[in-house]
Amino acid sequence: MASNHPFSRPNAPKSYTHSLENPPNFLSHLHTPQTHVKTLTLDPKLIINGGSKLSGRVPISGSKNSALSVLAATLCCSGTSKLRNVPNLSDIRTMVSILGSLGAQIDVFDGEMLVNTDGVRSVEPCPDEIGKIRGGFFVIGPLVARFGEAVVALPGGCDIGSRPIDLYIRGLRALGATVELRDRKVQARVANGKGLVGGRFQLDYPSVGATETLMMAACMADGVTVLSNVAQEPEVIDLAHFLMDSGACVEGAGTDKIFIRGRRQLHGSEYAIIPDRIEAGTFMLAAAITRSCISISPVVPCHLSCLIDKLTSAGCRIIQCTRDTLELSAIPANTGDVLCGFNVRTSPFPGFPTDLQPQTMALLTSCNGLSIVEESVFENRMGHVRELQKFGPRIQVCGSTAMFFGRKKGSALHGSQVVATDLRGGMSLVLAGLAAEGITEINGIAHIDRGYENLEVKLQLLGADIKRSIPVASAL
Ligand SMILES: CC(=O)N[C@H]1[C@@H](OP(=O)(O)OP(=O)(O)OC[C@H]2O[C@@H](n3ccc(=O)[nH]c3=O)[C@H](O)[C@@H]2O)O[C@H](CO)[C@@H](O)[C@@H]1O
Ligand SMILES: C=C(OP(=O)(O)O)C(=O)O
Repeated sequence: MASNHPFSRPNAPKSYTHSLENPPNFLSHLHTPQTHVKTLTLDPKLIINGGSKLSGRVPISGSKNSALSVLAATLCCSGTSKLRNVPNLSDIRTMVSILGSLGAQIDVFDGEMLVNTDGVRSVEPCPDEIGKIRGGFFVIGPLVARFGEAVVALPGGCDIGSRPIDLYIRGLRALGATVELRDRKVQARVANGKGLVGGRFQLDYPSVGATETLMMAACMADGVTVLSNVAQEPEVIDLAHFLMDSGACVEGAGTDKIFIRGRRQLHGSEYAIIPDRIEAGTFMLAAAITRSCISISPVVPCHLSCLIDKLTSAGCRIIQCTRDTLELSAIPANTGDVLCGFNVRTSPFPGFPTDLQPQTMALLTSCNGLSIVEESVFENRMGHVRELQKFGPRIQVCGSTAMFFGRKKGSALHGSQVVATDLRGGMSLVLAGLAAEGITEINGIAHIDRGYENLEVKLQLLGADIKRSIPVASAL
């Protein structure tokens, strides 16, 4: 893993072509305060009155990370791509805005997103939008493959490490592009005037984003590309399925080596995004920390094997597991309220997902015995611990390792005022708040909105006492 690389960064039908003046914000009314006076909206908060048991079934949205890469991949396709199960999240709206800034036409109708990139002429997506999320940078692959040129600003995303882009750069060079960094923008060009050519590239680390970006580029390169030591995440497989449905020839997705035979252009197709395994896992952890029983659907159970193993080792029970449903009970079978601590080391799929690490930490604050969590994917993904400590548990951090000393008899988490500093870290505070005694107030929830669709509505459905408070001050 390179860290000091020069590329490191310190239901009404709607139809519109997105532009920066007309930013997409489908279903934005969900979060808009209804008021008739001129007002100034302050930052919203989540207010949780903890201690409620959860029960019932929660619907799981489409995967944020899959949807981001599939949206980028529509740049490889002529005609219209019809996407189902795209979650309504701020990250997705940013991605739609990025495609819109290139000239794509995006329509949202009845839960489906229709994307047509035939009118794309620009090779430089809006830098401000690219700087908001990680997935926006993935467009560099299809853009340089299709137009022979791309100018893409350095990406944003959660602040959880240096998150370099050296693998993207070296991979694109292996396919024949000249790539350099100028004015904090990555400029990729194909000098031969013909386009990218298939090649071989071995990733130093199985980066999800680099794997996906290079897959898209290789699909439109001339000849065969072999990518090795690639990421094996379900989202990589989902992208491969979309690309194949659109006419690409991809083999090996889900293993450590992917073979791609390039084509000049792919065609539009109809595709449903997989359920979000991180959202699903988060709800399982919510059931566990509140010692409740809930059912989640749709879900692909094998995407969550690692978490299921840990939760069952802690004392939770899987009551039902079908092709698309999981029911988890953390209701104590005997007397007492005992879940046992466990150790976690995050790693690339099929290992324990780093995107569930902070939420798992929240659960461990309520378990008995010593637990150790080691973060091995991102070097700075412990920022939430300081906020979690405000709920009262004993947690000690040393580098990328955190130790939980177990819950003392009779001690419980107590509600607190906390601030979310990144997406999953923010969600760990929601879980702690659900289990804590008293009121928890969470600020900085824009981070959480990046990845959880209708969060408080879904939790309310399960019986949680949670609300979004949108302070409104009169600007008169
Ligand atoms: C939008 C999206 O899909 N985000 C996911 C994606 O992020 P993302 O694709 O950014 O994560 P990567 O798999 O690339 O990162 C994993 C590790 O590889 C390193 N690295 C990455 C690229 C590179 O060129 N050089 C390099 O050294 C990173 O610093 C990190 O330490 O996968 C992560 C790991 O599962 C998830 O946490 C993110 O939710
Ligand atoms: C780290 C995450 O997202 P991103 O890569 O978009 O920052 C995440 O989803 O937890």
